[in-house]
Amino acid sequence: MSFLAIDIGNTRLKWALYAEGRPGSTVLAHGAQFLDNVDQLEENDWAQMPAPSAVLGCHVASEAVRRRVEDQMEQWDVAPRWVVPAPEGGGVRNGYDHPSRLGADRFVAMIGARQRVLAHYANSSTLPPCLVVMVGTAVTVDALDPQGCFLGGLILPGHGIMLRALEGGTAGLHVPTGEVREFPTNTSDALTSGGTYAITGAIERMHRHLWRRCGKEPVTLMTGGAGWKVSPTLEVRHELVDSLIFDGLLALQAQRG
Ligand SMILES: Nc1ncnc2c1ncn2[C@@H]1O[C@H](COP(=O)(O)OP(=O)(O)O)[C@@H](O)[C@H]1O
Ligand SMILES: CC(C)(COP(=O)(O)O)[C@@H](O)C(=O)NCCC(=O)O
Ligand SMILES: [K+]
Repeated sequence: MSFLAIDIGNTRLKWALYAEGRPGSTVLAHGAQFLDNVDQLEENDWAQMPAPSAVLGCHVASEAVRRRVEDQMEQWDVAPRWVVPAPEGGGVRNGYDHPSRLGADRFVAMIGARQRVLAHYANSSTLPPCLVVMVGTAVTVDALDPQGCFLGGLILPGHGIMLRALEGGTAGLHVPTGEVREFPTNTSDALTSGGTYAITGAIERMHRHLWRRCGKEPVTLMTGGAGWKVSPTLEVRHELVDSLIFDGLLALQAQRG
């Protein structure tokens, strides 16, 4: 009955093996690999793993990476399935102009977030809107209204991309990582603070948009490999939920079964 959930981003593949494909299921094993290392999954991470009975994933990297990952699963007699964002799924209505062009990771994270809001507010008469923030290679800030409609979202560069862009486009910005400061007085701190506040500023802005639109304070859920870096300077109430994408994949898998 085991279920393998996979999230392939532009930097890393994250995976988690669950006892069953339904929300709340026990995690049996989990891990993450940089995309450069996905060809070793079979001999490393997954060497001792019993064959899962189902595999569901979301991927936003290239088709080539997806095929390399599928090659690593040939040892098992299971056909992996990949989420394609639909106009509706897992309790979320996808309001994108072209629903299938929404990043599968964003769709799935919103489904995970929606399920969380539904569970948490099961006994209240009104649900809050929800802001879903993912801080990975890129940063996405997606707005869900109280009915579970995806209203729209932001995409901006993550820390690494911002720094590389500045390093590549200037002569004098090759410096070590600095600290986040309100008034940076050296280049390292100025770059680190600039990147961090660009991200938190965008999140706080979208938080304001959503609050104004729905007339109620949004529940803000943050996930992604670099969420912990952004969390301390984010000036809106929020919760770090590492498993948001896996929660969404579990909900979709349960709906199928
Ligand atoms: N072990 C780590 N130490 C420091 N930063 C990390 C680590 N792992 C991930 N990160 C940060 O998280 C980002 C990748 O997060 P992730 O959620 O895996 O991205 P993606 O989903 O785009 O592949 C990196 O760009 C980096 O900033
Ligand atoms: C925005 C993203 C690049 C984020 O990727 P990530 O940081 O998770 O690697 C990805 O969700 C994507 O390629 N989206 C497709 C375009 C869109 O969502 O509009
Ligand atoms: K991601």
